[in-house]
Amino acid sequence: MHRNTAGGPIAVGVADVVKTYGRGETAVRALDHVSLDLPARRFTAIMGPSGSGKSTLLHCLAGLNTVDSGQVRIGQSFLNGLTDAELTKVRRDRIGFVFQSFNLLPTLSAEDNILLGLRLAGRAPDHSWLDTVINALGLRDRLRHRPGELSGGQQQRVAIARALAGRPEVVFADEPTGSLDSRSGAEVLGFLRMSVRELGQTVVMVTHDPVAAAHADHGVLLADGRVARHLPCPTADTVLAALAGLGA
Ligand SMILES: Nc1ncnc2c1ncn2[C@@H]1O[C@H](COP(=O)(O)OP(=O)(O)OP(=O)(O)O)[C@@H](O)[C@H]1O
Repeated sequence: MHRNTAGGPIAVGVADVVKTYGRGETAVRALDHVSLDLPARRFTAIMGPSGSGKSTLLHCLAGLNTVDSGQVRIGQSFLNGLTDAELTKVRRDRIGFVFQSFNLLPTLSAEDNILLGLRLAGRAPDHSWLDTVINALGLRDRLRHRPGELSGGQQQRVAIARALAGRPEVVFADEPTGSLDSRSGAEVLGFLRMSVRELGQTVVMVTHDPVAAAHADHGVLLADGRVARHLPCPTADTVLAALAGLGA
């Protein structure tokens, strides 16, 4: 397995990636020769001012966006040159997503939402893993409820369970606390961190919120489409100071 400089395995990485939106005078270079390896079994927070390229980076890492140049890899697989069908398979089988707006199907129970991805992929659920995830997220007595009967924090916990159901190589979370009050947000971040520490998962989260970033093991600060800084063991204060240092 490929290893990073600290000796640990790499979950996802980009090498010299450039991503531009539009053409000519209106072109925006969202990622400007970004190189980054993110470690497996760690919780990484990607931060930076608005427009610094956080979502673009997440989407490129997850194979949702193509890049102009450079390489993107998940584990040992390079995404460049994969067909759409191959990319779909990578996203379906190896990646989990958690979104700001939960993205649960309102007519399905929590349990059916959790199992939906596996069912669509034709994969048999690993019942012992699912039990572990459902218990760890405290969802056992909520499985029959529909999303509309759950609080925002509970809905996001269902979304995390759905993301973890297939035991993916990496879970990408895009502003997972953006729609939650601070208490539910802290709870959701605690569950993401637990999935890393206790279940051995890998989480890569984009956030605006220094308090949210403080739950991560490692922070990556983007500015103007480039990696500006790495923040090991970020705290809200070190993140705020680093953002202030960018003039954000
Ligand atoms: N589909 C698009 N078409 C044109 N420009 C885009 C598109 N998506 C993003 N951009 C531009 O690319 C740059 C990076 O955007 P991106 O959304 O990745 O930043 P961000 O750090 O996630 O921002 P925010 O924190 O505001 O969500 C910005 O200048 C943005 O306006």
